Order: sequence, then C-alpha cells, then structure tokens
Amino acid sequence: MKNRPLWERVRFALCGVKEACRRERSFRTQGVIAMLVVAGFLVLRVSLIWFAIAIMAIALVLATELTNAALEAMIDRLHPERHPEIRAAKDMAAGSVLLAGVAAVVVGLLMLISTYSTW
Ligand SMILES: Nc1ncnc2c1ncn2[C@@H]1O[C@H](COP(=O)(O)OP(=O)(O)OP(=O)(O)O)[C@@H](O)[C@H]1O
Repeated sequence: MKNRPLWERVRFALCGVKEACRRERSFRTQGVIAMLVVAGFLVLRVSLIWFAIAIMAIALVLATELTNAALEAMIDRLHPERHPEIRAAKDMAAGSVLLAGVAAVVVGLLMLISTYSTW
C-alpha cells in the first residue's frame, strides 16, 4: 500500500478535503470566509508579500481544521465511549484550530494597519 504514484496520493488528499467539506460545517464556514478574505485582498490590491502571508495564515487555519476533523473522526470510530483522555485529545486538537484562527486574525489586522496607517 506504500509508495503509490503521486497522482493517486493527490486524489486521496482531495477526497479528504471533499469529505471534510461534506461533513464539517466549521470547515465549510472557514472555506467561505477564506474565499471572501482572498477576494477582499484582491479588491484592495494589497502588496504581494502581505497576500502571501495571508494565504499562509488561511492555509494554516484550514489545515489545522482538517487535522482536527480527521482526529475526531478516528477517535470517535476507535473509541466511541467517553473518556477524560479523549476529551483532552479533542480539546487540544480544537486548541490548535483556535491558535491558527487567532494568528490569522492578527495577520489580517497587521496587514490593514500596515497598508492604511502611517504607524
Ligand atoms: N468521547 C469523549 N469523551 C470525553 N469528552 C468528549 C468526547 N467526545 C467529545 N468530548 C468533549 O466534547 C467536545 C466536543 O466534541 P465533538 O466531538 O463534538 O467536537 P466538536 O468540536 O464539537 O466537533 P464538530 O467540529 O464536529 O462540531 C470535545 O472537545 C471534548 O471536550
């Protein structure tokens, strides 16, 4: 099963993104917000470097959300019963999404300050 061709691994990865879109409302919401933010940046014609930083921040949020969803799905399948360690694992995974989200908001604010203020 290891060392499959690149195109096949890309197909698996795209299936994962599609699956997250299908079952995770928070992933869909973040995807819509990401598209709106990118459209806003194109309209505002922010500098390419800020655009690149913003894309990285957005990708980090979506990637952590995907990992969080993957972890939740696996845990719920392997151990459906409640357990304090599962609570801790899920809370930590959710914490990674929160951190990435806060960082993305800070990046957006810094971009606005840097573009529109004399500070
Ligand atoms: N099996 C479990 N044992 C103990 N606590 C759990 C368990 N499952 C969930 N929890 C607690 O409930 C919280 C929410 O879990 P859940 O799986 O519903 O995640 P969610 O972030 O609400 O998922 P979704 O993104 O699908 O809405 C977890 O962060 C954790 O604190």
